[in-house]
Amino acid sequence: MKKAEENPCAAATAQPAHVLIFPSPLQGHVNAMLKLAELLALSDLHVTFLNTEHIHHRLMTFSDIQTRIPATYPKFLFKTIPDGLPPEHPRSGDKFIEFYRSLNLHGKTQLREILVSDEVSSENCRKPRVSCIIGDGMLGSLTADIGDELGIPVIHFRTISACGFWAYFSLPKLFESGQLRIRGEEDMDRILRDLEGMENLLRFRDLPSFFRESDTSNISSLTFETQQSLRARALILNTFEDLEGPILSHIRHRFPKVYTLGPLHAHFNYRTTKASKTTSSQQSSTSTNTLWEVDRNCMTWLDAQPPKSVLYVSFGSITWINRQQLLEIWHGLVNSNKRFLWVIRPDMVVGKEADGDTPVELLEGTKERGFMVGWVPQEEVLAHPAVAGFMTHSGWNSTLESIVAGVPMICWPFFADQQINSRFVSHVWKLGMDMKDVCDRKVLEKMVNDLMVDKREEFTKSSDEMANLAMKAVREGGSSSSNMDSLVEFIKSSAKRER
Ligand SMILES: O=c1ccn([C@@H]2O[C@H](COP(=O)(O)OP(=O)(O)O[C@H]3O[C@H](CO)[C@@H](O)[C@H](O)[C@H]3O)[C@@H](O)[C@H]2O)c(=O)[nH]1
Ligand SMILES: C[C@H]1CC[C@@H]2C(C(=O)O)=CO[C@@H](O)[C@@H]21
Repeated sequence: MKKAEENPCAAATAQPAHVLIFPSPLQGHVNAMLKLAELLALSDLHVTFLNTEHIHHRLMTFSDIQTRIPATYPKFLFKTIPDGLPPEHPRSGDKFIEFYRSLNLHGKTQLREILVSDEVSSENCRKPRVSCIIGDGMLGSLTADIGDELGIPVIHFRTISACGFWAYFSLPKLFESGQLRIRGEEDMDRILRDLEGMENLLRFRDLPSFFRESDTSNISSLTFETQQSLRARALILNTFEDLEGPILSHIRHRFPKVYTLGPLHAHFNYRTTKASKTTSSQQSSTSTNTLWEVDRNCMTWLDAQPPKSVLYVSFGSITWINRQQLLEIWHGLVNSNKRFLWVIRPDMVVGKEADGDTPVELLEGTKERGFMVGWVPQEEVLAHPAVAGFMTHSGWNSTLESIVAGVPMICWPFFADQQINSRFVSHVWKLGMDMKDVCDRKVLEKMVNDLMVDKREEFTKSSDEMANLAMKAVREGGSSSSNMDSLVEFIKSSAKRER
């Protein structure tokens, strides 16, 4: 590494701030981190967004960023690295551990080369070298190691909830001390008494699903990476103080600098709408960072439905279900006699009977009241006046989007942090109901009617209150808005420090 006196740029002028942002190659991570990247670019920072080649290709194919980003942010650069997997690898979410391992095997060398080559190019003073890295907390050790080696400040952005993060951080100690051991089904409803910050709230079944697995490789990797965030200069979480304040105070005892910036999609929409009013630039406030082709016919169908008459059903970008589960959910939706809009991703239904004969009553009920689709503009759907409820897998981005839209939820968590998110939605924030570990048409039929009829008023009240608190956080003077300004100042100050 050249010393400052040998590098004409360092000697000649103070380096402008340049942040490199590196998400895990998953829709839920790329979504949130690209929103952050654009918010930082809006603050006139140089931004490099580092994706895997596979994800970058899908993003360029199915989203509007190819035209929108260069036109809006002249200092924004996309860079890619291979994920190290064979071309034919499905790269589906269920195989996340394979690309997690591959990136940890190959990513460090590739990231180092990018950062060092930046150093070379910055000698020509063409663009500033990277002065700060914001890395996905799920790949925490990778960026922490590189930052230590090259003397670049690293911030971790963990794209899950604060309650999910705190569970991954604090639970291993309870397992190691023997206080926690899931011996069988009888343990699943045992309440955890003394989990700091979540006392007497969680049952075993509410813990992140990887704690249930006999093969501990997943949970070991994720708890290891969570610990690695202690090495970062700061931690970014996509949440807000009025939603997860109590848990955040526990996190801050161990992580002194936590930037809560969420809900990031609402923060992005608010600041870009404000910016477009002060400049001539046309900025789409619901820009799509999607990895699938969006079918907008659902919006035409929604326009034809009465207000607050539709249950929106979507299980995110990774969940997979078998045909039996598909039919059971389908019966529950049809038997509820409510209208429903259901996202069934092309790769969602798995198993040998993925395709089979569909009972005629389902076809008739769907023809009369339902609309099935491969992928939708979810933020727009949740904001549509016809939508009254959201059956979700409790992915964190979907949960935040439902909160901002003021739409109450039926939670049917699949894996990872979704289990704890659904417990907080139902038992702490009172924003919906938890259908965890149940796939039964009668249970679902009743929950749909509770959400949209019998308990509609109580859920509408709590959802509207939380939606207002979410927007208060991202407006000027709000906690997330102030934290974003502080983060920009930290990144700018990192450019002045010599490496
Ligand atoms: O038809 C659709 C369905 C979803 N989405 C969007 O896709 C994203 C999905 O993100 P999320 O709800 O967080 O679910 P996952 O894709 O499953 O996200 C993964 O990453 C999240 C953040 O780390 C975790 O909370 C989840 O458990 C994990 O599965 C959201 O922004 C949705 O708006 C669409 O745009 N159209
Ligand atoms: C595929 C999931 C395993 C856990 C990962 C995660 C995390 O940050 O721990 C969040 O959700 C998922 O995208 C990842």
